[in-house]
Amino acid sequence: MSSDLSPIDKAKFVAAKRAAQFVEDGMRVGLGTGSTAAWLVRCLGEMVRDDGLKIRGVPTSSRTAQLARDVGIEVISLDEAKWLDITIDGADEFDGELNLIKGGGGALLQEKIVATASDQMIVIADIGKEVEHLGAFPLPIEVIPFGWQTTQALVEETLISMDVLGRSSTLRMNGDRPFHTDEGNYILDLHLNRIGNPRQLSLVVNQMPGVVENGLFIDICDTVVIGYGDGRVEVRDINEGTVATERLDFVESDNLFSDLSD
Ligand SMILES: O=C(CO)[C@H](O)[C@H](O)COP(=O)(O)O
Repeated sequence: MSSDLSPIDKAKFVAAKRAAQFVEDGMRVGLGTGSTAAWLVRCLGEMVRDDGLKIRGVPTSSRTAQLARDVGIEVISLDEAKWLDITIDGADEFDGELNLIKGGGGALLQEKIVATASDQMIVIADIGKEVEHLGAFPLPIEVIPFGWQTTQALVEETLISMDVLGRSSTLRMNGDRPFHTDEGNYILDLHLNRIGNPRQLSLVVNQMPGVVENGLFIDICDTVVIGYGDGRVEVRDINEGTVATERLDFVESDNLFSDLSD
């Protein structure tokens, strides 16, 4: 490993490397999106190449699909897989009940569909993603472009009446154009107060016409693998509390670090 890698990148890497150990021969694996998930894909690619691991991956975005192919993972669609043994993905926030905010990378819709179609969802994250209450990270919601400003007004009006919206929502941009998801939709980022009842908020938001999905993942994640900048890794399971804290040692020469690109 390059020693000038930042502590956050080290934390992401060790979380991904540990989580890769959950993947077994023959599994159908949901592959998340984002910089942490990209480490996971690289780790799995290495296991496919060097250890002969046989897996089929279902990517949660076009970016991840490209990376998975590049590192030698067989890519299939969710409909080909039908059901997945495991999904491993990053998160923007997780709380003590392993509820999540996701969608910082704009892939929340495919991520939620894939995670929900899996026996097990494992989240990989650096310790900075742990929160007592969800909501400091803006909650992404995916909306269809048709009438998006009307949808935005409805969302804001509803959330203000619930005393959830801190300030206005913002349309995610890509330069001077709206950001488009893989499905061609837009993302609204909701700047919220502390989310008191994520389950209720998720249901309310998803009932509004024009909203396709929101970035709250409730009762979907089973396990979180938390990485620390000094190389420690903690595996936390929702049923058993903290089940293991272990240290994964860095290898200074680890060539996985040379192609950090996400
Ligand atoms: O939900 C996501 C993408 O839609 C990512 O998992 C989330 O944004 C975390 O990303 P990163 O690992 O880069 O911090």
